[in-house]
Amino acid sequence: MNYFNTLPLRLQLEQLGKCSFMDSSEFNGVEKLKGKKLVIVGCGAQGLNQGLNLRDSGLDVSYTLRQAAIDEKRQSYLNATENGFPVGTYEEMLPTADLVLNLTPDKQHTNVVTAVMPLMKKGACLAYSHGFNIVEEGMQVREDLTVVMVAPKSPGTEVREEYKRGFGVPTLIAVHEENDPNGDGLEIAKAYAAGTGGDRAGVLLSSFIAEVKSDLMGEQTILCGMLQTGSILCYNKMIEKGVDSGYASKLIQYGWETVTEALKHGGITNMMDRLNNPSKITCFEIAEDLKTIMRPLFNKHMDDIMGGAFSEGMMADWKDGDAKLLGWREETGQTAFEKSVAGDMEITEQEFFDNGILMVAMVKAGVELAFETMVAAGIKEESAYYESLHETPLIANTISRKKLYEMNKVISDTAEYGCYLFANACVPLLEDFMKGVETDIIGKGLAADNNGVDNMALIEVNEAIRNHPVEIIGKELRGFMTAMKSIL
Ligand SMILES: NC(=O)C1=CN([C@@H]2O[C@H](COP(=O)(O)OP(=O)(O)OC[C@H]3O[C@@H](n4cnc5c(N)ncnc54)[C@H](OP(=O)(O)O)[C@@H]3O)[C@@H](O)[C@H]2O)C=CC1
Ligand SMILES: CC[C@](O)(C(C)=O)C(=O)O
Ligand SMILES: [Mg+2]
Ligand SMILES: [Mg+2]
Repeated sequence: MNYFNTLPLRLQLEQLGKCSFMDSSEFNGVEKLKGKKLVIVGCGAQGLNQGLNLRDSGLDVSYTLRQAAIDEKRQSYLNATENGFPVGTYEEMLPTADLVLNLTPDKQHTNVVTAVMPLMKKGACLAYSHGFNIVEEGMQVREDLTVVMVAPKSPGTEVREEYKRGFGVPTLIAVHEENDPNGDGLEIAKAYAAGTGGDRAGVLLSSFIAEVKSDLMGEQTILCGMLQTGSILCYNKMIEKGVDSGYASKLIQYGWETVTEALKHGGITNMMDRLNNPSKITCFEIAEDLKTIMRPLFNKHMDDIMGGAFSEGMMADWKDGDAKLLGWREETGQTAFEKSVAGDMEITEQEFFDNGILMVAMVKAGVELAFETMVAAGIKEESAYYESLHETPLIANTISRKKLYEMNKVISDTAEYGCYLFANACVPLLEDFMKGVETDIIGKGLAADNNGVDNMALIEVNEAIRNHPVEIIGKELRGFMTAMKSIL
């Protein structure tokens, strides 16, 4: 049963609005978990990378996998054993565990938690990195068990890379209020977040509900769905207009990473400032048009996430053996962009901006719409920022590795399903808009013979960009992150 939908509106709003930025003085490293036995269920994208960080932070980490994964020496078994972790069956590992980290795919959570729970010792703690099972499926956990969430706002690969750089990724933590029998859930979640490096990048004390509703919205829209939509449409347009396919392929595959890198340093303002004045004004206007066209789709995704229609649809697909997910994955693999090969020509960093005005506009429109839609639904600006602007470059990095295949492989199955759902609606939605697109905004850039602009128009555009609420909260949060980095 959908737990969120069982709550009265007053509590729904209270939970959605839970979000406070924690000060680094509130953390005491991994002390609370020192000497405790941490057992991770599953060794995939999050499982492996979080486990490596937790062990490097001085904690006792081992893995439990389903019997078949051990017997068949599957990838998860190899991930754990080749990295020197103890691995065992549920019966061998769970009865002595103090903290069990459920890092299996969301669709398996009901099965996994049902199998794991009876083997857990009295008073132990069960942790998640995404609250879907609790919020959307209403999983009831044994009363003596504490239930917490530590949700990194990043793919597993970046969780590890940032830790190795001596830092971490922003993380949401929460305690399931119905399962905090010893009153120490928050201390456990804080120590777990510190063990992954999250406390060095910024931790939001949130709720299972706020995490689920914001995470689903971010991944379906700007983080994955929008980048997939943009990749398909921009590539097709360039080919239609006679741009060399190797150039088009390269502009897109590496373009998302290059233009969104600017977001990390100075948000949308900095990304737009990378364009010359006429390109910036053109880009701004395109983004405004895109926002008008796509706003109803963003609203639909938010409404379906809030009301439960999204999770109901996805769970029906789980029951149907992932028929839709697998079909969409196959279709994505057959798109012209995915089959294209990047050329070996050089594209300078600046050229990605100059010749990718439409891509910049799609990023701007997608980030702002996702942020605006989440905030309008009751999600706090800090969470909305992490789930829109902050994480976009981290996902864009995955496309530069192996295109959409890599992005959809690295993200969770839940995110992958939502990505296809959005892209399959957004590509046709933008069909008419794309008919009017020429190579000046994708592929070749504006003619450089006249760089003049109207002063007032430029001032208005700059003001609008800089005063968007995502820029205001973003500046504050990036300031915290820079301050933390300089302390280390
Ligand atoms: N992917 C990401 O970057 C992010 C994921 N999350 C969340 O983290 C959690 C884990 O996701 P993710 O890392 O993507 O998962 P993966 O798909 O990468 O890994 C799944 C692991 O679980 C194991 N597994 C699968 N089915 C079962 C089962 N029925 N019983 C036991 N083990 C099983 C797999 O091993 P095997 O099949 O070999 O048994 C594999 O080791 C999810 O809740 C997700 O929402 C949160 C933030 C980001
Ligand atoms: C953006 C997708 C994500 O939410 C993530 C990496 O944060 C996921 O579920 O994989
Ligand atoms: Mg996420
Ligand atoms: Mg997710």
